[in-house]
Amino acid sequence: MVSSVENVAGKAYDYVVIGGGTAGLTAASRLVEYFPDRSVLILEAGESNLDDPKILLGGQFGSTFGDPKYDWIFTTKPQKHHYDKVMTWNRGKGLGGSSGMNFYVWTKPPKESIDAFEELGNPGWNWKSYQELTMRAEDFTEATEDQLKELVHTYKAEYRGRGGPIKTTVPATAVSLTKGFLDSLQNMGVRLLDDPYGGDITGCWQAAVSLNREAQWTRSYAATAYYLPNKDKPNFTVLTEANVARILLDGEESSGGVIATGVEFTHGGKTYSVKVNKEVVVSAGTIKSPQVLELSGIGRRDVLETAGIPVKVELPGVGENVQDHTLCAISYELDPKTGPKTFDVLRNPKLAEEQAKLQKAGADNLYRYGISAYSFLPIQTMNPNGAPEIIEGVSKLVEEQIKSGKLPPGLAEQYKIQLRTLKDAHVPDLEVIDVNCFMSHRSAPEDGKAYITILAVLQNPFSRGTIHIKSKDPLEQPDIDPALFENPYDLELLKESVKYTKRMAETEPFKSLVTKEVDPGKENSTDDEIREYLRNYAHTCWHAIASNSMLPRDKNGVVDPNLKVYGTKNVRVADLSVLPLHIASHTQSAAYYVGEKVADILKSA
Ligand SMILES: Cc1cc2nc3c(=O)[nH]c(=O)nc-3n(C[C@H](O)[C@H](O)[C@H](O)COP(=O)(O)OP(=O)(O)OC[C@H]3O[C@@H](n4cnc5c(N)ncnc54)[C@H](O)[C@@H]3O)c2cc1C
Repeated sequence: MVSSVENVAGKAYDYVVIGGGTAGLTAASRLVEYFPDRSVLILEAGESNLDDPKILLGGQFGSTFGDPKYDWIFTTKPQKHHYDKVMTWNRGKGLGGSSGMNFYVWTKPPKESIDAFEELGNPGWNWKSYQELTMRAEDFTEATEDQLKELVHTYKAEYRGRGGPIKTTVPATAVSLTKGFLDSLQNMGVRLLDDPYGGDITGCWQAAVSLNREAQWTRSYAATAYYLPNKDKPNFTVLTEANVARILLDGEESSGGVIATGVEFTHGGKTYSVKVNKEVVVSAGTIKSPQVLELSGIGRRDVLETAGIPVKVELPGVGENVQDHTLCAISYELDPKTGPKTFDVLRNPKLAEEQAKLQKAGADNLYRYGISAYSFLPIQTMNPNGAPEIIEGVSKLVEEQIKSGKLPPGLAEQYKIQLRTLKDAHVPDLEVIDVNCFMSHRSAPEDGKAYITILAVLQNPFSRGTIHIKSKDPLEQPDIDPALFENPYDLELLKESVKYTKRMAETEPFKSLVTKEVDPGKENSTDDEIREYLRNYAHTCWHAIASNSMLPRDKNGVVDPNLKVYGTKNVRVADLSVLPLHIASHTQSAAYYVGEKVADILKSA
């Protein structure tokens, strides 16, 4: 249960998990279950935020953004290819981490994305294990009879988990819009998949969401699914508002690895520590996990020395290789005659109150709706004529970079896989999502109007960013440099998905649903105009990974395939920072995968 600092400070725990977010709560809860005789402590920087309607009720996308109770509100360094603008990177703070603020979309990547981890030197990290562990995490409930009358939803039982902690289901949607989007894609020749959870996602399809139908369709996330059922177990302790400053390390790397003896944290302005008997698991997320390692003396020598931190383990890969999904929102005003209610209604406090009353009464309402229609496509489908030139351009640039020998260690191997993916006309490079409300980043929505936004998202970026500490102060946010569009082909590829979306919007039945393209607008339709629009308004999709990549040490790896930090005896990292190469998917299922996986690794250690 959530404890007090007086009960925790100075004590010893078998496992100390840093960060009670998506992967951290998953790992800790499984350890509690697997080892009833061993004590597990979570130190979470945020509040517990349990039973909070801002988290539990769906449909309120972005409502916790900018509020420090829920959001770290990270900002990036000014981005050269974004007119020196800084970007805001929202991230969940509090129990559940980003699973408590995300858009509860439940998707899985194509098989190829995950098998690439194994190919990069990580035995056992493959599609088979992803499928096994994410199905272990999941408890899927089918669409209701009423839903099926309005919109046929197909699925294959063998791809859906049953009995796991995370409840997933088919969300209610504005049917005419969801159907309009999927039908227009099919009219453009895109195949409709029966089920996108078996490792093949190329085509268009309906996805599930992580809502709990049995609990009034409220959010099912790491806190409700993993923490609450285990909270009263005697071997489980959680301390919130505990910002970890560093891992206390003893010994030398040369004598078989440094050893974690404790963890130091701040709480209420004071500094405390706990002792660790067995292992420390760092699960503070892609942005904060490299910070915790660097503050502990693990990382790039120049970064540590500049901050005045003695080097315990020199690991040049910490905070490097950062990859994010970048999106462009294409928004349309809806014809009032088409009439479906969109999430825009929730912007109006009076109408939102009406929806809240329906929710309390257990009736159909927008707080139980979700985003459910997607398409993941290769560049060859999005632009059959232009694809060869783009592929040739990227190949030439990347092959020159490889030949120059100037790439950081390990990147050439990643690029070779990325080029293979790009050349493969079956594996997706880009995603388009139907979101039934206003969500673009140039204009503001008008009161009383309804919108549909298509998010076009780049899946396999070539640019690589960095995340490093600015100082030894654990409360100072690290420097985040996503290196947006540093590789110009990231912009080219994203541009193609914007053009494709615009063409889709000119195809029936979508065409008859909308009255006006708001953003980027018809005035931004040529290649140059779209490029310029992207340089101004491209946005993060909140999916950054790889700042502590799981790769061989000489390839800038930070953790080995057992998630152990090189040069240490008992420090592991388990969150999205370990994924070495980006996946074509939203990322929460990957975070549950990593959390389940580290618990399995420790079980068999
Ligand atoms: C706005 C948004 C929308 C998203 N939408 C979707 C979606 O719809 N579907 C999907 O699949 N994915 C989505 N994602 C992505 C997905 O939710 C995340 O990738 C995933 O939850 C990350 O899990 P994690 O365990 O790596 O990190 P997190 O869940 O972020 O956990 C990190 C935890 O560590 C804590 N912490 C950090 N530093 C410290 C410290 N020094 N001491 C103690 N604790 C610390 C944090 O407070 C947090 O609780 C979204 C993400 C965001 C931000």
